[in-house]
Amino acid sequence: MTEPKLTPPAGGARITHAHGRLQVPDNPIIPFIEGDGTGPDIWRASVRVLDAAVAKAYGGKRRIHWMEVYAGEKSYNQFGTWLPDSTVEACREYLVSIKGPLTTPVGGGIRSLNVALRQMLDLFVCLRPVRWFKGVPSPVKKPQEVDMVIFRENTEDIYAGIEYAAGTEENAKLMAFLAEAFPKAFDKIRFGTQQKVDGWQKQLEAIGAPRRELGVEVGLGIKPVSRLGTERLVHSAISYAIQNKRKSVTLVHKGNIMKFTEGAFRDWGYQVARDFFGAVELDGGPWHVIPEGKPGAGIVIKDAIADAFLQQILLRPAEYDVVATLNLNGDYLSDALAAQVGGIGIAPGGNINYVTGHAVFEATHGTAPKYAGQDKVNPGSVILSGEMMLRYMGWNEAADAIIAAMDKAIAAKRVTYDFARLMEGATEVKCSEFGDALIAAL
Ligand SMILES: NC(=O)C1=CN([C@@H]2O[C@H](COP(=O)(O)OP(=O)(O)OC[C@H]3O[C@@H](n4cnc5c(N)ncnc54)[C@H](OP(=O)(O)O)[C@@H]3O)[C@@H](O)[C@H]2O)C=CC1
Ligand SMILES: O=C(O)CCC(=O)C(=O)O
Ligand SMILES: [Mg+2]
Repeated sequence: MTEPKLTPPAGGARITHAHGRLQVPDNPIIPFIEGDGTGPDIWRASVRVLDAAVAKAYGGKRRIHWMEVYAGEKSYNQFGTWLPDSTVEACREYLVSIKGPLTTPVGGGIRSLNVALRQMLDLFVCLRPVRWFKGVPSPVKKPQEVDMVIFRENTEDIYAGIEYAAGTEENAKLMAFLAEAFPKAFDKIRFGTQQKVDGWQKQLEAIGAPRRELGVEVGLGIKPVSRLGTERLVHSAISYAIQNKRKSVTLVHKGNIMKFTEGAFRDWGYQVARDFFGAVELDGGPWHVIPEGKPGAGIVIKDAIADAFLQQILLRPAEYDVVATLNLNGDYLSDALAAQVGGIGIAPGGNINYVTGHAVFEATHGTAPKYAGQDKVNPGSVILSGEMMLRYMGWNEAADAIIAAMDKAIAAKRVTYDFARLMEGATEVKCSEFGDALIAAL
């Protein structure tokens, strides 16, 4: 294993953070990770659009100095390490960075590098706005009613990675501990006893199924949800709602079943609304409202159980606005909502720590490996993640230019395969050509 040598680009300067604000020079150094699978195709198209938008908006007065940092397959192949320390350090030192998707194997293998970066930099908010661009094909009747901003808790929940595979020594230790310390609760893990396994074997034999070896095997995972994690996430969501004049914040949870994790998230969430924003119960609760005379007056803080919420956002999307939720719910919700506005080809995001200013922007989608190297997929998600990054830096003119160009390019119906296959009269263009179309539309 060798550590990649990173040479900061000459002429660039660091973004810093002081008094709760980013200080962005006109020549910021921004680290980027190309990403696995379709990542390189998408990045090649995206970086050209981002540079062109900045050039257009500031006529050469401002320019991003990109610095490649390594992670994922490219890093492993070149340096023998999946996530070099220098990458994490660069994201830490330069504060704002952007990345392509990174592969995570299912079952075994390495843990998610994406999740690792979020945890190492303590990027506690995963911010994923979901809005419709006119003309984008959608499976719902009124996609224009979908305008939500997901605040997904980004460091806890089952993504903490405290998991023990069935049959391992650690797993046996935890099972033994549970059996001793919590015998009643342990008894509920009914499939975790030899008696149950034997019973099932007998049933199979009775219907003539062949006998096979089957022991007690239970994978165990722990779902930590802290008050701190909830508080800083919900505080960020309500603050965003106030700053952006949104109507409501919905706490999405499965607290009826997971009472002390997801249920606590709801209760702590309402408490944040009361303690920090002066919210009061609405019609006897549990919903709250920020009363007259306080910043954000009229904003409703409500909650919804996750399963019902998934149907509500399809049937009555206009009733939902800012959404604050736990890590796993937020992961599911972001792809589901993205589908309502045209799919994950156009679903941006940012991982942010609003206290330190650290942020890593990235698309909602993954590596889409079957399209790797084909210059085919939609670069829209990474480009719009770049748009979020520019706005985060206060470079709003460049960000606005990207949004306007996106509207024009989609209206011209020259779009990548994902939109073209659903859009009448569209011409399918390559990933790079969609980038060209955006640059032309700037
Ligand atoms: N933050 C990250 O880095 C993330 C990484 N991942 C990782 O990515 C890998 C692959 O995950 P997978 O579950 O297949 O999910 P993906 O998001 O990679 O792809 C699923 C499907 O979504 C569509 N899609 C994805 N990206 C685009 C795009 N840019 N343009 C148009 N359509 C797109 C494609 O649909 P169709 O087949 O219909 O064309 C694709 O087959 C896994 O290892 C996973 O862990 C996943 C999510 C996030
Ligand atoms: O880390 C991964 O591989 C998947 C993460 C993911 O799906 C997400 O953050 O939306
Ligand atoms: Mg996901």
